[in-house]
Amino acid sequence: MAMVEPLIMRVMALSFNTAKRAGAIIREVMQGGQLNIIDKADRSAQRCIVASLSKQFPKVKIIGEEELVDHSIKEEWLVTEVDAELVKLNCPEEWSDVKEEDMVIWVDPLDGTSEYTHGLLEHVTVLVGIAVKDSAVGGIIHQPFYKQTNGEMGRTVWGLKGLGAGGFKSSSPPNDKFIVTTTRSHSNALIQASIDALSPTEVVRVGGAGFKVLHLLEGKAHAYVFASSGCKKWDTCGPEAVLEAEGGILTDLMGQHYSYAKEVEHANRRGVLAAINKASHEDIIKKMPSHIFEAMQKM
Ligand SMILES: Nc1ncnc2c1ncn2[C@@H]1O[C@H](COP(=O)(O)O)[C@@H](O)[C@H]1OP(=O)(O)O
Ligand SMILES: [Mg+2]
Ligand SMILES: [Mg+2]
Ligand SMILES: [Mg+2]
Repeated sequence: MAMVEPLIMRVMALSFNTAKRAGAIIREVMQGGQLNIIDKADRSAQRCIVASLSKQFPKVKIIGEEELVDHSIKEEWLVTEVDAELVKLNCPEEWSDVKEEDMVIWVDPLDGTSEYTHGLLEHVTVLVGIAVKDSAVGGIIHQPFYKQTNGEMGRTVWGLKGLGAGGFKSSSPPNDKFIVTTTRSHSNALIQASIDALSPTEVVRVGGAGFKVLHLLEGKAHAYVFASSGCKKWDTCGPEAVLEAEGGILTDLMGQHYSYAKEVEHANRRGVLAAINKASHEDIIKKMPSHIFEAMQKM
């Protein structure tokens, strides 16, 4: 009998290929230059991901950002092949018996919408987050408009807690600086006050939760700070898992992990705080003025 890989590895490896396919759809829509380009791009991308994953894993709860009236998709959008390398990697013992009923998949078919409409295409990512019970465990961050050195478009970053991450070159940010990345399009006075309190040497304003976490993974920033409530579970589940598989940490502004269980509310009401390691994360929480926490708690 052929060996069947652990469920979580098959889910990771199919998510990897569906995120890539969704990225190709987003590029096609952009090239087509149709009206309602955003609706079309994110709905089509979500259809591709949800239909492909639910066909192979019917009992997994999948929660996507976009509300779809129907789930019909073109046959060519159905992804059936798993990534052959990823599926073969050693599954951490902890996840070897995870069942479909224990999983929740959070899908953001197009993160960085505002940047997509402004032509800042590098900021756009496709996010798939795999939660086991209530915690973010696996993630895919696909960047459809990333230009590879060989001219190929797109790259797919993955991470699984206990195993590690891949698809990018891991790097640490400079020791003599403190670079904070934050929102480009949703800023307000509270967000600005929270950043000022940290006295960063540089602030990098870019779009999307996926792209900001890529900044941490690639050593372009030390921390991601968002003292506001606009982010949702599908924005952070995948990025949190990838970052934490690499030794980083992503929580709310108070340092608590969000729950990704199927029944939780979608909003990340208490903001987002991510850092490249635990020490830096704790240090930021210590520096954050109490009035920021108080304002966040009222959100
Ligand atoms: N106020 C908001 N309203 C809607 N979406 C938000 C808001 N704030 C953040 N988001 C979502 O979180 C992502 C990260 O936020 P930001 O880019 O501002 O740092 C955004 O790209 C957006 O996801 P999406 O583009 O998928 O709708
Ligand atoms: Mg998003
Ligand atoms: Mg989105
Ligand atoms: Mg949106």
